[in-house]
Order: sequence, then structure tokens, then C-alpha cells
Amino acid sequence: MSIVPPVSSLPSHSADSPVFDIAVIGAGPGGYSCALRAAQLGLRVALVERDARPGGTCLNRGCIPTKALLTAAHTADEARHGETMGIMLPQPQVDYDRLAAFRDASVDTMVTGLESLLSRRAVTLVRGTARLDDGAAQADAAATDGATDGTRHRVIVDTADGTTTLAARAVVLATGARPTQLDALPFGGRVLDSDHALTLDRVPSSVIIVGSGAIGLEFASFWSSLGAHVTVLLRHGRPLSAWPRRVGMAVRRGMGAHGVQWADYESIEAYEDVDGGIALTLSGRGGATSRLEAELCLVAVGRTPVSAPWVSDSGIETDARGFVVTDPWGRTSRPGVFAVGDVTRGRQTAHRAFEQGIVAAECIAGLEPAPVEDAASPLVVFSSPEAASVGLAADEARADGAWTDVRDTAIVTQGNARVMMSSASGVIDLVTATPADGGERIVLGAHMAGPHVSELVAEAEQLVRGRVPLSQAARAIHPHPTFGEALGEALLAADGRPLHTF
Ligand SMILES: Cc1cc2nc3c(=O)[nH]c(=O)nc-3n(C[C@H](O)[C@H](O)[C@H](O)COP(=O)(O)OP(=O)(O)OC[C@H]3O[C@@H](n4cnc5c(N)ncnc54)[C@H](O)[C@@H]3O)c2cc1C
Ligand SMILES: NC(=O)c1ccc[n+]([C@@H]2O[C@H](COP(=O)([O-])OP(=O)(O)OC[C@H]3O[C@@H](n4cnc5c(N)ncnc54)[C@H](O)[C@@H]3O)[C@@H](O)[C@H]2O)c1
Repeated sequence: MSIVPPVSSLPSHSADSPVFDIAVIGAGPGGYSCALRAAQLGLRVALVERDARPGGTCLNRGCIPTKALLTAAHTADEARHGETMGIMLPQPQVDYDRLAAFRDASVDTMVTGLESLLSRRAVTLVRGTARLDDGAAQADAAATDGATDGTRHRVIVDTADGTTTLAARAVVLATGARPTQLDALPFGGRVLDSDHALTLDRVPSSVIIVGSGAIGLEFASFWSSLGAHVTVLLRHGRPLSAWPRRVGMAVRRGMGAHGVQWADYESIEAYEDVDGGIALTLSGRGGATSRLEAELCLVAVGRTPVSAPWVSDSGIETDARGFVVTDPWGRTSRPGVFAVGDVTRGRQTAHRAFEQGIVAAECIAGLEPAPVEDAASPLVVFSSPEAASVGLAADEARADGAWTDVRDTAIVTQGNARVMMSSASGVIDLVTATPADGGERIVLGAHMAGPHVSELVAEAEQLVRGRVPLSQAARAIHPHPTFGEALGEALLAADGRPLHTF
């Protein structure tokens, strides 16, 4: 399959400017979902990607390889747990070559599937590094720079064979994000970002993790399940400090039970290479200092948007951190240019990028899609235990004048039969309120930790997005015995009639 047709085979209105309805820059979840939906709607689509293969961070360096590794780690955990049920298995040993082959095969299967989808939908995948033509902003004013076909954007692509220019009616920026570096602990040597951590060829003996968000916790679970000594640094006394407190505390307890160590600190004062590892000098409350050593250090403190100077040079508004500013349909400040995914401000997840990509494609095709509702987009962390969240936290709901009588109902899920059998525990925290302008109490947010909450959150998302009355939501029947019953019990509790809890 040729996924990069020679320029001469591209649709063209002149020798050097193939014409498209949409040129999408970046083939990660934001870009490829936009390209696939646009092609489905009959538009001519060019998708430009600078990596060797499409899929972006998610397929190549993010969601898929990490979940392959976590699936393996979970298998090791399950084998250990077997003992409590009388299933005696030998202690799991790690053959890292085979584990890496499983990781790579998982990525390859997903990327090959994506290439096939793009090909079947006749999306033209152009391999190269794209930028918007500097002169195109001025050309916008005149609506066209000579083209009579409605195209007014020029995307210049540096390819292995030289430079080519694509003409398009609309452009979608989907350039993603990259790991944020700390000045106090720059990447390199024994200080890893997530890209580097994924390519390790062994389980390290010990790791210090800076950042207790999604990436930090997922790597902490993976490494500690496979025998590494893992210490996660905490600045706010609990991981996931931006999430409701009960969830962060439940994750702290649950991961602690799996062997993860936590170390409170306020700032990193210094670091140095020591024999076979790295040492960090940390300052804590009251100026006390401490020293931690490990073989490696992972820094996962967020991701910085990939918005090169050409983005703002071509008249597109970015915020102080470089995120492209858009409306809820993905429109940027420049007419005809959209932005989706991690390059835009908001929750950096693949599923949000999918939704944004679809909505942008539908807008460009002339449909009138509903706006992307960021608050109803779930967050999931695939640590052990998992954490998941959708909608508003109680303090956010109280700060929002649209709601009255905000209530926060939490249940511990240990009483759920399936949770109990999996030797785990967890918490579900539901936020409910009544609209200030009247009406029935609804579910505004659901925040949870425990086994399988990555699946439970989809039901909660339907309740939050659909503004389902609590009394109706609490009538939903959950098969017994399932993990999902825990959410049913939380809904009953929020509705004032808990069945299996107090
Ligand atoms: C370790 C890790 C684990 C993750 N796990 C999950 C998870 O389990 N679930 C989840 O929902 N999210 C997860 N994420 C987040 C998810 O990967 C991102 O939210 C998602 O990839 C964003 O999609 P995107 O299309 O905006 O950007 P990206 O996937 O980053 O894709 C952007 C693409 O644009 C290309 N590009 C950039 N500039 C140019 C240019 N000038 N010309 C051509 N191409 C260009 C890049 O090469 C890249 O391929 C994870 C992230 C990481 C780092
Ligand atoms: N399962 C998933 O959906 C998944 C998995 C991995 C990554 N991602 C996405 O990738 C993005 C990046 O992940 P991440 O874990 O790097 O970011 P994050 O935003 O999830 O967590 C960042 C962590 O770093 C800490 N931090 C921020 N600035 C700091 C500083 N200057 N010094 C020390 N600590 C600091 C924060 O308190 C937080 O604990 C996130 O937006 C996340 O949603 C998603």
C-alpha cells in the first residue's frame, strides 16, 4: 500500500499545489479522527505527518505502549493474587525482550489498522513536516491568492524529497504536545521523559518519579508491579492533587499497598550523578532538606503544546503557554484554520482529541455539530488502583452560579462483591445539585478510584452529559454481582436511599 503518493499523483490545480478541502497537520488522534470523518463526509483530505508512521503520541509513544506494559504488569499482579484464592503459581519472572515484543506488536497492530483505515477512506497521507505559508495570512484578506476553487490556505511540507505545497479550503492543526522539562531537572542522562522511559530495555532497580499525574502514576504502577523500588514525589500530600481529595487519597493508599513509596517535598534543590544512579536533594516544609537516590528519575509534569513560531506568525492566537486558542468547535482566530487535540488548552486525552477532530471535520463540511463539552470528557488513569473522573468537582459546582444545594456523596466500594474478591478497595464520589433556575437534582460529576473504574466512568459520563435526573439515574439496573453495581450503589446513596452502604 502506498500511503504517500508521489506529488504528481495528488489532485492538482497547478503543478506544485495539489488541492484539498482539508489539510490536516499531525496524524495523532486529533488529526486522524478529523481526516477520517472528513473523508467519510466526502471531502478531499491531506493528512501530513512528520513521524515515520501515523498514530501520533497515543499509538506510538503513549496510550497503546503504556497500556500494553500495564496489561503485562496486571497479569503479574493477578498471578500473585492467585495465592489468596488457593491458586499457587510460581513468582512471576520478567522476560523483558518478550514484554517489549508484546508492547511493539500492540503498537504495530494499531498503527497498521490505522494506515489501512486511512487508505480505505482515500485520505492522502503525506510524510513530512508541515507549516502554514507565512504569506497566507495576508492572502486570507483577499480570500484567495489566485486560486478560483475556494482554496485560500497554503501548507508547505518539507519531505524527504524536497518541499511541496498543498492548497486547501481549510487547515486543521493537530500537532500535539511534548513532555514538559523542569529547569531544575532537565531531561538527559538518568533523567527520563515518558518517551525514553517507554524504550527502556529492562525494569530499573529503582526510580524516583517527579509528577504524580497520569503518566507518573501509570509508570509507578508498571515498574513497581515488576519489582522496581519506586518513589513518587508529592508536593500536595497526595497524588492527582487536582482531583477531588478522596480519590487522590484512595489512590495513595491503594498504590502504597502495591509497594509504591511516597515522598513529600516542596522543591528540587539539586541533582547529581552518583555511582550507578542519580541523587536528588529535596527541600521540604520549613526548609528541611533530604536526599533520595535511585537508578533513574522520570519527570512527568505535564506536556507542552507543539506550536512552532509559524503558528503565531500566521496570525493564529496562542495563549501564554503556547496552546492554540479555539472556540468549542475548534475554530482558531484565523478564518478557515481549526485546531484540535493536545495543542489546544484543556484535557490532554485521546478521546477528547477524537471528539474535537470529528467536530472540526463536520464544521468544515458544513454540518452544525454540537460544541465539544470539555467538562463532560472523562479522565482516566490506568494505575493500580485505577482512577477516573468526569464532570465537576463539588467546589467547582459551588463556584458555578448555575447550581444550588450542591451535595457531595462518597461511598467506599469495598462492600461490592467483585471489588472485595479482587482484594482491592476504592471510592466513588458523586457530585449532585439542582439547577439554580429550578428543576430536578442531577449528577454533575463522578470521581472514582478502584478496580475497573476506567469502564464505570463511561456510564457516569452519560449521566453527566445527558443531565439525567438523579432519581432516574438511581433506578438504573446493574447486573449482580458486577463492579458496575458500585456506581449503582453510589447513585442510590446520593438519592438518599443507600441499599448496601450506610
Ligand atoms: C505516556 C503517555 C500515555 C498516555 N496514555 C493515554 C491514555 O491511556 N489515554 C488517553 O486518552 N490519552 C493518553 N495519553 C495522551 C494522548 O496520547 C494524547 O492526548 C493524544 O495523543 C493527543 O492527540 P493529538 O492528535 O492532539 O496529538 P499527538 O498524538 O501528539 O499527535 C500529533 C502529531 O503531530 C505530528 N506533528 C507535529 N508537528 C508537525 C508538523 N509540523 N508537521 C507534521 N506533523 C507534525 C507529530 O509527529 C504527532 O504525530 C498519553 C500520553 C502519554 C505521553
Ligand atoms: N490515561 C490517560 O488518559 C493518560 C495517560 C498518560 C498521560 N495522559 C495525559 O498526558 C498529559 C501529561 O501527563 P502528565 O502526567 O505529565 O501530566 P498531569 O497533568 O497528569 O500531571 C502532572 C503532575 O506534575 C505535577 N507538576 C506540575 N508542575 C510541576 C512542577 N513544576 N514541579 C513538580 N511537579 C509538577 C502536577 O502536580 C501533577 O502531579 C496529561 O494531560 C494527561 O491527561 C493521559
